[in-house]
Amino acid sequence: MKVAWAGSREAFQVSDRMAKLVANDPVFEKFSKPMLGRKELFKNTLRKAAYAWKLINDLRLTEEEAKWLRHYIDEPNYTDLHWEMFVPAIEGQGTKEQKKKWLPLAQTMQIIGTYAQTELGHGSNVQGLETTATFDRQTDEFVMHSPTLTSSKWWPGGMAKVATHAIVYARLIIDGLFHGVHGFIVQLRSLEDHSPLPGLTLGDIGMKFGHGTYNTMDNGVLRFDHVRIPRNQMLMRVSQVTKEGKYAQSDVPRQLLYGTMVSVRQTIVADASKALSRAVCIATRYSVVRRQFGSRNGGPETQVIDYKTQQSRLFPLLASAYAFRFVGEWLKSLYIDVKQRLEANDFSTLPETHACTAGLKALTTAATADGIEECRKLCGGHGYLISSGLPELFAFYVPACSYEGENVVMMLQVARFLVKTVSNLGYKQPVGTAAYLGRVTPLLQNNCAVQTAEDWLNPDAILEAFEARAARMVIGCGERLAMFENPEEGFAELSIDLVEASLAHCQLITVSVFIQKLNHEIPGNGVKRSLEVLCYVYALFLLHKHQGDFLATGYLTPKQASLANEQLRTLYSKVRPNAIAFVDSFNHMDHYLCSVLGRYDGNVYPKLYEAAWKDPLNDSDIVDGIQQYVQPILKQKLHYAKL
Ligand SMILES: CCCCCCCC/C=C\CCCCCCCCCCCCC/C=C/C(=O)SCCNC(=O)CCNC(=O)[C@H](O)C(C)(C)COP(=O)(O)OP(=O)(O)OC[C@H]1O[C@@H](n2cnc3c(N)ncnc32)[C@H](O)[C@@H]1OP(=O)(O)O
Ligand SMILES: Cc1cc2nc3c(=O)[nH]c(=O)nc-3n(C[C@H](O)[C@H](O)[C@H](O)COP(=O)(O)OP(=O)(O)OC[C@H]3O[C@@H](n4cnc5c(N)ncnc54)[C@H](O)[C@@H]3O)c2cc1C
Repeated sequence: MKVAWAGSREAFQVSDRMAKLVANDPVFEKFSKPMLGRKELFKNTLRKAAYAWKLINDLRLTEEEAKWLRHYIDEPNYTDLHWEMFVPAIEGQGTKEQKKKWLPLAQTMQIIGTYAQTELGHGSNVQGLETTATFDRQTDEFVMHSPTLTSSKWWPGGMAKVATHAIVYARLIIDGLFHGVHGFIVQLRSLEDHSPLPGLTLGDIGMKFGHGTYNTMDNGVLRFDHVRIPRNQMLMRVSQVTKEGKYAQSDVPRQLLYGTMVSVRQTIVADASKALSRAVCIATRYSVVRRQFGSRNGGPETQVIDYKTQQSRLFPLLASAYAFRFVGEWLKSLYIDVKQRLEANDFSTLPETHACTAGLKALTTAATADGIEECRKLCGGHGYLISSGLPELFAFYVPACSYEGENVVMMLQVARFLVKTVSNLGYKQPVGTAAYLGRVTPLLQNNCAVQTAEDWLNPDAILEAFEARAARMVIGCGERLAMFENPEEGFAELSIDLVEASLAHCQLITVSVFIQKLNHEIPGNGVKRSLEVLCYVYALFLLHKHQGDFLATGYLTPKQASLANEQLRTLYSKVRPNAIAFVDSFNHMDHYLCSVLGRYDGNVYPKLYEAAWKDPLNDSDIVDGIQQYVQPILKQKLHYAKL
C-alpha cells in the first residue's frame, strides 16, 4: 500500500529517504516553533532554508529529492515562491533570450524571485490590476508606477524582506494606449547590501491567521514611484514591444500569461492529499487510543473509532485522501503533457487543462481544509491543543481556498468551460474529461438500475450515476442560460447553479480517476481489494452527501439513494480492521506529523503530559504579572463585591 500511495517503488524510496534526512537533523526541529515571536520565527526559517540549500548542493540532490526535502522541512518560506512561481513564470512566459539570461541566475539562487500579481484592490480580477508599466521610447525603458493606494502590490510571498527580484504584473501602456496586463521582471533589492532600490517602498503586510505556520513567510507590500526598467525585462513570449514602441502579439494565446497559475494549481491539487492524509493519520491513530463509555464488567471502554458516527466522519476523509492522491497524480500527468505541447506551440488542450486545474484546485482545497477541521473535532478537546498538530495544520492549509484563485471564482471558470462545451455540442464532439457530455441522450434518458444495496458495489453503476448527475445539471444550466438574451447576464443570474454543476463535474473526475486507477495500476490483489473498499466509500459518501442533486435530477429514486447509504454503512465495517494500516501507508514520520495525538507508538497520554510542561508558563510556579495584578485583588479588603 505504501508503494500504491507513493506511485512507484522509486518514488517511495526517494520520499522516505528525504523524510528521514529531515527528521534526523536537529536543525529541522519544529516542536518549539509556536513559542517563538515573529522575528525569531522568521530568522529561524531563514536559517533552515539556508541550511536546506547547502544540503541540496553538498549532497547533490536531484530536483525530485530537493522537492521532498523542502516538503518535509514543513515550513512555508520564500523559496516556495522562487521555485514554484518565479522560475516557472520565466520558463513559461519568457523568450529564449530571456530564459538564457535569467534562468541560470535563478536556478543557482544568485537572485531570489517572487510573483507579484495581487494588489490591495484586486486579486481575483487580474484584468483589474492598476500598477502601470508605461513605455518610454526615448530611453527604451518601462516606467513602473503605483498610481493609487489600491494599486499597491499586496500578498506576494518572500517579497517583504527576502526577494531580490519579482515578476510584476502591470498594465502595459504605450503612447497612452492600454495593451492589457503583462509580466515584467523587476529588481527589488541591491545584490550588494539587500537594501530596497530607489523608488520602491517595501514592507511586510502583518501577521496572518495561526501563529507558527504562515508567519514564517514574509508576505509583502510593494509600491513603485516611477521606477525604470529596461524594455527587455517585459516577459515577451506572448506579446512583444519593439524599441520603436510597436506592440505585437505572437501566435501564442494570451491565456499563457496565466500559465504560472495553471502550474501552481496543479501542484496544489497534488499537495492536498499530503495535508489531508496528515490530519487523517493523526485522527485515526488517536481514535484507536481514545476510549469513552461502554465498559462492561470493569473491562476497557470502547475505542472511539468503533462508534459508527466516528467512522462515518473519519472514513470518508481517509477515502478522500486516497482519492486526492490519485487525482493529483493524474492531473500531474495531464499537466506534463500540456507543458510539452505548449513548448511545441500546440495549445489545443489548454482550455481543458485550465478547467481541470481550476476545478480540482477548488474541490480538493475546500474538502481538505474542512477535513482538517473535522479531524480536529474527531480528536475531541485534545485536538484543540497545538501539540495535537491539527490547529497549525489547519491555519497553514486554509488559505489554499483563497490563494491561486479563490475557489468560487475557480468553479465559475469550470462553468464557462462546460457552458462552452455544451453550446458546441452540435458540431464539436467533446473529449477528455468532458467526453461524457457527448453521450447526453442516454445520460438524460436512462435511470439508475440499482435494486439492492449490493448493486452499488459496481464501478459501472457508480460511474453512470455521477455522469448522469453532472450531465443533467450542466445541460439544465445550458437550457436555462439559452433563455437569456444577454448571455453574461444569464451567467451571473445562474452562477449559483453553475457552481454546483461544476462541482458535480469535478467530483465525477475524482471518482472516475479512482476507478481508473483500480483498473490499471495497483500492485497486488490484497492492496487492490482494500483500495476498492475506499473507492466505494468515497463515491457513496459523495452520493449520500449530495443526494439532493441525484434525486432532483431524477436519476435516482429515494429508495436507491437509501440503498447507497445502507451499503456505505456496511463498507465502514470493512474499513475498520485496516484503518491503521491505511494511515501507516502514508509513511508519515512522527517528526513530520509533529503531533502528540498521532504518534506511531500510540503513547499519547504520557507524551501529552510531558508536552504540557514544556510550555513557557510552566517555567516557574509564580509567573510574571501575578504579584502585580492578581495579588492586589486577593488582598483587597471590600465588604461586598460589585460586579
Ligand atoms: C504544522 C503544519 C505546518 C504545515 C506547513 C507545511 C508547509 C509546506 C511548505 C513547503 C512545501 C514545499 C513544496 C512547495 C510546494 C508549494 C506549492 C504551492 C505554493 C503556493 C504558494 C501560494 C502562493 C500564492 C500565490 C498566489 O496566490 S499568486 C496570485 C494568484 N491569483 C489568481 O489566481 C487570480 C485568479 N484570477 C484569474 O485567474 C483570472 O482573473 C480569471 C478569474 C481566470 C479571469 O480572467 P479574465 O481574463 O478576466 O477573464 P475570462 O474571460 O474569465 O478568461 C479569459 C479566457 O482565458 C481563459 N483562462 C483563464 N485563466 C486561464 C488559465 N490559467 N489558463 C488558460 N486559460 C485561462 C478562460 O477560460 C477564458 O477563455 P475563453 O475566452 O476561451 O472562454
Ligand atoms: C497566504 C496567501 C498567500 C498569497 N500569496 C500571493 C503571492 O505570492 N502572490 C500574489 O500575487 N498573490 C498572493 N496571494 C493573493 C491571492 O492570490 C488572492 O488573495 C486570491 O487570488 C483571491 O483574490 P482576492 O483576495 O482578491 O479575493 P476576492 O476576489 O476579493 O474575494 C472575495 C469574495 O468575493 C467573491 N468573488 C470575487 N469575484 C467573484 C465573481 N466574479 N463571482 C462571484 N464571486 C466572486 C469570492 O468568491 C470571495 O468570496 C496570497 C494570498 C494568501 C491568502
